[in-house]
Amino acid sequence: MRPTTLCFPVRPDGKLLLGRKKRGFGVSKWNGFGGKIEAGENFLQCAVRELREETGLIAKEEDLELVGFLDFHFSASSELDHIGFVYFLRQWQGTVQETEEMEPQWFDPAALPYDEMWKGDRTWIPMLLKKEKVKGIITFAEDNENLQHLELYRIDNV
Ligand SMILES: Nc1ncnc2c1[nH]c(=O)n2[C@H]1C[C@H](O)[C@@H](COP(=O)(O)OP(=O)(O)OP(=O)(O)O)O1
Repeated sequence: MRPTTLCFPVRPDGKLLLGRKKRGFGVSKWNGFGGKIEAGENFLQCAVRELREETGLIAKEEDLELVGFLDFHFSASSELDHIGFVYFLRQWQGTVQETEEMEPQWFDPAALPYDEMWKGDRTWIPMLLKKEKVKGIITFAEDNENLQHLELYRIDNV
């Protein structure tokens, strides 16, 4: 699978924008915004494009803060394996819109809907919320849902 980006817009009051995925792999999970890199794109361009497609928000590349680098493995479906560059975004233009792909909603960081998110998220997102940067390998079990193994490190720079 191609590399991916995952972006979390953060409001001045600390609330995070998540989107409930409306179709495809991971449908109905709350997630950051992102997806697979397209031919000829770099990661920042991918993050800006995916955010626009999924929320209507317009970001500048220089406003994307790289906070994580994660290697996602699916033990029974290696075609789903991907690396993900994770960004926080604190400034943008435009207003949030529901799109074909995502139903967006702002969440208090202390009350993220982890039960309806990817299973690794409840471990690495709190690290980011503590202003830590994170690198790691997240391995999903054969059901592509539960965790088989989690290896996460705090790092100074991604
Ligand atoms: N938090 C988390 N943990 C593990 N895996 C993921 C996440 N968030 C994610 O988005 N993902 C996975 C789910 C998918 O395998 C990829 C993202 O790809 P996708 O959303 O399908 O990418 P698009 O390029 O938007 O694809 P189309 O839907 O347009 O085909 O990461």
